[in-house]
Amino acid sequence: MDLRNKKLTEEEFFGIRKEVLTHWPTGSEVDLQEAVEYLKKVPDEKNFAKKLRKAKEEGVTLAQPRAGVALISEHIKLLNYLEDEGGADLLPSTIDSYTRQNRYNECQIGIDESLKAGRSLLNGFPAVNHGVKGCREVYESIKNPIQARHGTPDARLLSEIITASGWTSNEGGGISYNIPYAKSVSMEKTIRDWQYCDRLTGWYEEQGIELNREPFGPLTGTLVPPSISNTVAILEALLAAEQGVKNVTVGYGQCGNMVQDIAAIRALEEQTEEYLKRFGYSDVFVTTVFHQWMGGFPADEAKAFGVISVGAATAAMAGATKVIVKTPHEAIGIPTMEANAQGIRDTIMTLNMLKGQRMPMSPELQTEINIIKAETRCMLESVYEVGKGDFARGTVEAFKLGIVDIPFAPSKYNAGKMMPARDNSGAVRYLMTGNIPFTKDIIDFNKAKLVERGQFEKRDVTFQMTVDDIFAVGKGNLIGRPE
Ligand SMILES: CC[C@H]1O[C@@H](n2cnc3c(N)ncnc32)[C@H](O)[C@@H]1O
Repeated sequence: MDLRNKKLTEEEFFGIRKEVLTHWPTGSEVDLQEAVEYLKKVPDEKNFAKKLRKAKEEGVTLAQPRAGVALISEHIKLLNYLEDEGGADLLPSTIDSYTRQNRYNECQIGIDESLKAGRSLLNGFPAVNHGVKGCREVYESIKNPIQARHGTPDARLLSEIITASGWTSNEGGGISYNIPYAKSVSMEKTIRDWQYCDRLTGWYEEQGIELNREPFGPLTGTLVPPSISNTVAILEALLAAEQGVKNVTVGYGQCGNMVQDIAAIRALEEQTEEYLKRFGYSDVFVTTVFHQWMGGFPADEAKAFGVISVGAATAAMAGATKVIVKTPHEAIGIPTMEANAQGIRDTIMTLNMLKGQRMPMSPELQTEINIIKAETRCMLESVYEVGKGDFARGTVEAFKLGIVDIPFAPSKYNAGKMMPARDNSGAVRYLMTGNIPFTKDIIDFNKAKLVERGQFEKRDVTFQMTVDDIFAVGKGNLIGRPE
């Protein structure tokens, strides 16, 4: 494996780039020098990295929806509605599934069919097919910073096009857009492809353009223990920093126990900064993003607003820099623009009511921060060890060995030996640790918490708890109590 956690030289980067730009005709629209001049004109209030920096300095939590439709004019109408009627502080373009799989031919068919049908027949915005011209039209028609949100193992061409278009943030990473999103794409390939995406960001940074990168926090969004998602986020932050990324937002998906969720955000921010500093990346600006409930949603819209509000409140009390907003149509599918705006207004109302408030430190909160950091440290140190000091090689080895193991992931490269379950307070714990090299006291801590639940429910601690937890939310509960 010649994979290295080493900044790509300009020669390596521009060598790969030639081929990447041929993947679709719109690649020929990308001219880096011209793009630098275009990006230099992006006003501060439309620069994603700068707006996040300002939010962290002011101690406010920004609200960002997901949104994406097939046609440029409809997409602009949607984004304008979400910023004007919804009040969104930051804008997305959620990219469609064909683009995420590099199936640009099918995107083209989807665009043509959408034109005929007069409505979006794609589940997101096909940015590669619309090219720099189309993406710049979107950027020039909105007031807030815009980010590409997707799930693309090979996002090299997509990243080139959206960045040249004034979109000053890109979500994803070689782990977080592989394991939860792909079945058989090798970890080595996606880490290498995301090194390219990060090196592109690093190249723009070297020209004086500030850009934000955001690893995808929630992963499979199903009972993911906080230390698993924090480990992945920190690994991707380290890999990005090596390529020259200077502004990173690490993320986490709400699990449901508020103290654990707040601890996860606090631990994530502190430990990301600790590891970046330790490995020599002291000039990387770190922010956090909290994703509102990523599990199944109630169909009843009033109940859905309850779920959205709890997520917004947790983000506020945690002091997250950004919160990703859900909608009352989550149970149905792609929301209408009105429903999407309602989710944002619900969230902003909640954030405003809690403005300036934070969950105070307590023995319970400190315990959760400590255990998350200890579990995360076990995994990160082990990745470093099996990689012989190289986090890229270590990540590939770690997934092969199950040292890092993401629950319910489709990827055949994920061990799938670890199993989570909720404890009696709904916090996500390790039922089975698989090959994760936890210390005995960590294993004992998790076991004790699950034994507590077993005693309360008068049943053994078994995988049945995991199964019950997965179905619980659909029944309107957090913990899957025995019937
Ligand atoms: C990560 C999965 C999340 O992305 C949301 N999502 C996916 N595509 C779109 C879309 N096109 N518009 C709005 N929300 C979307 C989906 O509802 C889910 O909450």
